[in-house]
Amino acid sequence: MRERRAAAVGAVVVVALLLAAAVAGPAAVSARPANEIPVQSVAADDRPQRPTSEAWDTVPSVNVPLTSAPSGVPNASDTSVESVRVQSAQTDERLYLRLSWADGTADRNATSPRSFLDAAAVQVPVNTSVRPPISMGSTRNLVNVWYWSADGESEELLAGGPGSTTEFEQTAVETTASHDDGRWTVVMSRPLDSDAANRTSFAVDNDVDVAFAVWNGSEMERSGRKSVSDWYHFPFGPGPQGPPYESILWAVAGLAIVGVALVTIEAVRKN
Ligand code: HEM
Repeated sequence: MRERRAAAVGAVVVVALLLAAAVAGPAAVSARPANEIPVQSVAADDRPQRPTSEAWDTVPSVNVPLTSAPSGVPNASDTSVESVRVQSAQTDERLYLRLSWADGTADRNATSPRSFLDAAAVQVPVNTSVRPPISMGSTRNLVNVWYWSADGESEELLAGGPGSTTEFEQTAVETTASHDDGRWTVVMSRPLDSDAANRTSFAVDNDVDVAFAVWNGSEMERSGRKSVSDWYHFPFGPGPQGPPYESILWAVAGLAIVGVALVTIEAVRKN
């Protein structure tokens, strides 16, 4: 008799622990996976191309740390921008990226050979199923680079490692920038789909890697002397993507655990 009661108490403790795990689970799992840039749907009518558009107010932002690119050019390790705030949104047609970083001076003109422009760039792999080297891809694994300079120019480049950069004949990337209160805010966008050779398509069902670079012109930053991020990714792949889906899964798992435990307790009691 005493043994049976001990077994029943044991079973109740196990149930309580499992229930606690089922309740704590969703909170642990719904935290954003590392290095993810969430992509939120927005209405084209809200004009996300404008850096100050209200469309951006509800889009989650990720603070992306930057470090000096180990490019080997003179003073490569001497860079000034330490982080960039990144948001991403999509309409049915286009993917948008909004980058915002602190820079007290807007360097919009390179008037002498010793003056340089502020700039920013976004890098994505051509083949989105394989992660290329962060240093602008490799010959076997090319990257697209969207390159905005503060004189208003916006280029779309193809690179297979440092020194291999070529320009697409026609750029598909649009960039709009504003400088306010010591910060640049830049929105770059491009159609999601692409059937042009070597132009990344975002109409895929796998995660897509993305990396960022920023140059501060008044600190002599240009070319290989720049602040760069690690690889991040857009979560376009399958799998649990957010709390509602995960909560349902955890609730089902919790109920199943309780059911099994109750049946076990009943069996122990009958014995
Ligand atoms: C972290 C490792 C990286 C290394 C070692 C590196 C190295 C270099 C070097 C040596 C150059 C000068 C030669 C050239 O024009 O190709 C360069 C230029 C450039 N890099 Fe990178 N890079 C890195 C990451 C990135 C990233 C992540 C991006 C974009 C998000 C990027 C975008 C660019 C652009 C747009 C230029 C041309 C700038 C100009 O014309 O002045 N790089 N890089």
